[in-house]
Amino acid sequence: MCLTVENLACERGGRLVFEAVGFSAGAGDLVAVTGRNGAGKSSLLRVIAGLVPRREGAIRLDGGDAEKRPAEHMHYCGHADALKPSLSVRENLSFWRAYYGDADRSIEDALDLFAIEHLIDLPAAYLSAGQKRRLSLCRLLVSRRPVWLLDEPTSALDTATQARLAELMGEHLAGGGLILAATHGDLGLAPSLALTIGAP
Ligand SMILES: Nc1ncnc2c1ncn2[C@@H]1O[C@H](COP(=O)(O)OP(=O)(O)OP(=O)(O)O)[C@@H](O)[C@H]1O
Repeated sequence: MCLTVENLACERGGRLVFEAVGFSAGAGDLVAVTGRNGAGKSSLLRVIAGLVPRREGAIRLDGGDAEKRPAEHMHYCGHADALKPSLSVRENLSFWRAYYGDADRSIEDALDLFAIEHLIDLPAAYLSAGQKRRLSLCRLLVSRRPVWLLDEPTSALDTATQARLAELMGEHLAGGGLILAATHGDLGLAPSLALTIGAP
């Protein structure tokens, strides 16, 4: 599998955010996307996920399932945890699994890996910020998608959970996955490619 981005430009609110962004990454690659606040890291991930239109440029995903659109090969975890507050932890994960398809780990196993299995019947609204983040990351585990687009994935996570996430990212890469992660800090894994958006 290979993700190729060529000469990408993005405009938001009528203003050019970035232009001439290009890179190529394959199975097993971790791309760390860095840049100052407002440089366009989140916008880049959202454009690749197909959530924001590009102004120009091309995005290609080769070697995937020909029956599926590129976005269907991707998990996008943004800043917002995208939880349904009135649904329980289990119901949130069941919803995501039904939506994203391609069941991978069980809901219980995913919760166990992020040490929130004891919260399974609690409404998501009652979770702490770090617990919400853990639940949001569980969706990566309950449906198998090869490309993970992660926006500041370690935010609100304690040190042990950051290490667990690094382990799970490592497993995903070792299994032929590809990860693009926007970050201001350390992901706990050495990136194969560092992509800086805007002036460093
Ligand atoms: N919906 C929108 N409408 C207008 N402008 C937007 C919109 N979303 C983002 N922007 C602008 O686009 C620019 C890039 O924002 P983006 O969130 O991609 O930056 P970032 O590099 O991820 O920043 P940070 O490090 O602070 O998270 C910012 O100037 C922001 O104000």
